[in-house]
Amino acid sequence: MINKLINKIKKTNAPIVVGLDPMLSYVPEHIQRKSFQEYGETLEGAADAIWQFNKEIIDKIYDLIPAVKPQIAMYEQFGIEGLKAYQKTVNYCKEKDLIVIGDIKRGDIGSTSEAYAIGHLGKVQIGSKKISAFNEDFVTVNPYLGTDGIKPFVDVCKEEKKGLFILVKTSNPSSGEFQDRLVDGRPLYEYVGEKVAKWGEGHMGDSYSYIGAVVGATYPEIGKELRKIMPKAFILVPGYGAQGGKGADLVHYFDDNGLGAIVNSSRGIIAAYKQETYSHFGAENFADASRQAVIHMIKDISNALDRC
Ligand SMILES: O=C(O)c1cc(=O)[nH]c(=O)n1[C@@H]1O[C@H](COP(=O)(O)O)[C@@H](O)[C@H]1O
Repeated sequence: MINKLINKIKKTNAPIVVGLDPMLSYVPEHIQRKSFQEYGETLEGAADAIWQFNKEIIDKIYDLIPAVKPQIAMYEQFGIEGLKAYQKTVNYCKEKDLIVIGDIKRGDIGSTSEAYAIGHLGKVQIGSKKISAFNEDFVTVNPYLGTDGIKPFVDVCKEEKKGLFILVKTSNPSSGEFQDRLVDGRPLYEYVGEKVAKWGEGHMGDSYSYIGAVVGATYPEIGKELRKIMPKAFILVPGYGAQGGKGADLVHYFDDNGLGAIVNSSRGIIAAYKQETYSHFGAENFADASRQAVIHMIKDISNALDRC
């Protein structure tokens, strides 16, 4: 899957991933109204509204991008109905030949991680059959529990030819509380980065490992260091747009060929019509605003990469 991701990035010339994080407040009135008419103001109504919203955006942007990253929390808030909308979104994106990065941020003791890995990336044994459940291509994983919490994910990835993005340095304001703590004089994220590089050895695609890392766009100097520490880890870079990251900050996350990283924007794309720059599209044409925001993001990152 890592080779497919890289090939799709080359083909689209777009090292970007669109985050499908649909808060109900981003869904235009006319879509909410229609879903509520059909299902009432219920969890089912909300789940239908976010699904219709996603579908229209995907239809408008799928030809421009290699990948999407649905954030499962945005669906889970609507319970089982929300999870059904998550599943529909994953399936629909795969039909459109998009790579799906399930942003699930799991990680537990070994036996529990194994169940997460099977449910999201692998196949669950049911009697004589093996059946895929969520079936994303990549998932995000939290490494706090150490090697035995990660290994089941790596094993399933190997078997299924899928991949991981392991949190190394996150984009949020408090990420330094633990991640920047000095351990024997070096920040903790460096140890995690070294470990990700080690976990990725022996799990190589053609040029990058399918055991990748998450490094936030909001700490570019740290991104530069971590690129050196994990030369073969593909890096997922969230924090662009709504959290302040810009193309010019991100060049050092990439290798000399402009590969090795993929930058995520969620609110900046899916709620583009609410921003001043794209407000002329109006709520009815929200997906056109998203398409324009994608084009703008691709240009911003390409220009930054061309300059160096
Ligand atoms: O793993 C992630 O994707 C992630 C890691 C991180 O360090 N920071 C971060 O923002 N994310 C996710 O990336 C998305 C960012 O959303 P926007 O800020 O709207 O672009 C959310 O789904 C976050 O959960």
